[in-house]
Amino acid sequence: MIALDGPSGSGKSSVSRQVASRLGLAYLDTGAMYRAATWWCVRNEVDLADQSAVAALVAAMPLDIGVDPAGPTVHVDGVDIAEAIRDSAISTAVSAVATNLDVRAELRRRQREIIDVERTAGFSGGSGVVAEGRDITTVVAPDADVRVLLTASEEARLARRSLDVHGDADASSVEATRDQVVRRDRDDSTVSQFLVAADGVVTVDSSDLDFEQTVQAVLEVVERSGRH
Ligand SMILES: Nc1ncnc2c1ncn2[C@@H]1O[C@H](COP(=O)(O)OP(=O)(O)O)[C@@H](O)[C@H]1O
Ligand SMILES: Nc1ccn([C@H]2C[C@H](O)[C@@H](COP(=O)(O)OP(=O)(O)O)O2)c(=O)n1
Repeated sequence: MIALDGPSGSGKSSVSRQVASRLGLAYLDTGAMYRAATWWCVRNEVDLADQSAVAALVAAMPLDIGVDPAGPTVHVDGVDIAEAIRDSAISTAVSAVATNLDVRAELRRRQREIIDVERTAGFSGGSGVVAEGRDITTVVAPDADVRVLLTASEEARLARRSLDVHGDADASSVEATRDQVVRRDRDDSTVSQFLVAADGVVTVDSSDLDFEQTVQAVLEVVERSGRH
């Protein structure tokens, strides 16, 4: 099992998905689970500041997450929400849900369940999974075979996110993206440690690498570990 954490825009999702594809492993996007929980709370019109109401709703959330890297899926209550959870309204609100400690306990439990299934009898014949997020290397799966912290400078992360959301990295687009990257990381880092690598976690800095070079750098870490 490969665990990968990092801040927003470091390339976690795109790189993990590609690494999973190349190694024939499942791909678990744990951020999509926090986003799905946020979508579910918004849909049920719960006040996100009401910690116990949010926790109760998430405990009963009928979430189904598909882990094929060729086409990961997210359904809640039978509704395909893969696109809806990327809306900027969800990106802005998600930290309020992700900093709820009861929500974290519930999603952590579900993430471990999925990882265990994929380790033994997964979609790819049970060869394993690449799981990415903010606390996978430290809390969800500190026993992973390979643990990577993917980082990049704030400048690089803002430019990538701006390109994703606005189609360019002009000064005004970068400013419009700042809340979704910098403020969110600051809020998220109150409950998870993903800015500095924990003991035994290998840091890959992608600031000066392109996408393919970053994928290669992670594959090299996996190769050096001799465990996949
Ligand atoms: N060196 C790089 N490594 C990873 N992603 C990169 C790189 N350069 C540009 N990108 C792009 O930046 C975006 C990173 O987004 P994503 O993978 O969603 O990051 P995260 O999951 O960490 O927020 C993607 O559109 C990706 O193609
Ligand atoms: N293991 C995780 C994964 C995500 N989160 C939180 C932190 C983020 O603000 C949201 C959404 O995560 P996601 O990885 O989709 O965020 P990015 O926009 O890719 O940076 O969920 C978390 O607290 N723990």
